[in-house]
Amino acid sequence: MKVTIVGAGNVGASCADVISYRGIASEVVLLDIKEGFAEGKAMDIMQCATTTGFNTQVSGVTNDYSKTANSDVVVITSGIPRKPGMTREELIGINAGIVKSVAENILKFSPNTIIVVVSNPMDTMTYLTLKATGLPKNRIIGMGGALDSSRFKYYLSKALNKPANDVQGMVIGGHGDTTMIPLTRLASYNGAPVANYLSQEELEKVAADTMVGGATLTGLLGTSAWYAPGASVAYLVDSILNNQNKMIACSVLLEGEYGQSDICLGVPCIIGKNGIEEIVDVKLNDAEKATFAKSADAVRAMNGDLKAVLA
Ligand SMILES: NC(=O)C1=CN([C@@H]2O[C@H](COP(=O)(O)OP(=O)(O)OC[C@H]3O[C@@H](n4cnc5c(N)ncnc54)[C@H](O)[C@@H]3O)[C@@H](O)[C@H]2O)C=CC1
Ligand SMILES: O=C([O-])CC(=O)C(=O)O
Repeated sequence: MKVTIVGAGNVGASCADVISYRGIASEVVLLDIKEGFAEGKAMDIMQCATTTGFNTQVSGVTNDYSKTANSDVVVITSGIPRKPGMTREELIGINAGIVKSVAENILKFSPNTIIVVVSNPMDTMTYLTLKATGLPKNRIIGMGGALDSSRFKYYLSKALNKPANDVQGMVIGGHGDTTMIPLTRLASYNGAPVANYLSQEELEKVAADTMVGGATLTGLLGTSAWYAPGASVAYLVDSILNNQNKMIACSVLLEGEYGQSDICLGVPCIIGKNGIEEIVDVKLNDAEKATFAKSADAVRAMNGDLKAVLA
């Protein structure tokens, strides 16, 4: 199976590293516009093959889309990341043009591929990719919920003082500092509601920390995070290529689900060989439904800024 990653920067290269290390695909192509950059990242990763023991073939190219031909999955990680103090939404001006041209180039050589959109603002970039390519909704998947959910479980595990892998939880809604919806009511410690162990105040702090998880890391690192984002993309790609049918929160075109239409927003999805196999209804309560509607309003307003690039 072949995966192309467009944008060999922090997130793209980290994703290639996890995909090869875990043997998720037989071939990974990294593509970047910076001369020699993707080639260098690919060579560095390939020099781990004998010490970490993988057989994936990783190669790098400078803007040569012919080398990406017949990819089963293409990941878009090209574009600028935010700096401390910025929101993801502020990246739209530069990233919209990049994402649109990348999506068009990809399809020239991989007309049947599934596209995973990572560049920010991710929900709006997913919507843009869908509109610009006209692909069916199952083949355009926005990655954000997998990462936000892993951060949610991290903060829950710290509050519970229990291992993260014993914690279940999901974040839906927009992939933004104010639009994310950590579903604390449905989170559990090995099946028991986390509210059995954490106070309302503690749960609210976990949710608040999760929502600004990306901003916290951006403040610490000077640019946005890459290890967990790269691993989250690899987790999603694994479920597609190996038809695992995992339930993962992803940004997908909604057509009435969760009371929304004509918008890409994070909801629980079954992810398999066709991409989005199914959207799962987790039965939100009235308060969660109202929060989801507010999140949708904010993302829809941002999508309005795509008029020029989609014209
Ligand atoms: N959805 C999510 O959960 C996450 C999204 N992101 C987003 O992913 C994007 C990438 O982040 P980083 O890897 O940290 O940035 P980075 O700056 O390390 O890498 C971006 C790469 O894209 C390349 N690039 C720019 N224009 C291109 C084009 N037209 N064609 C091919 N390559 C091009 C650049 O040369 C650079 O190497 C950002 O927009 C960031 O906000 C980052 C983390 C998580
Ligand atoms: O915070 C950012 O800008 C990058 C991102 O989406 C994340 O790490 O969640």
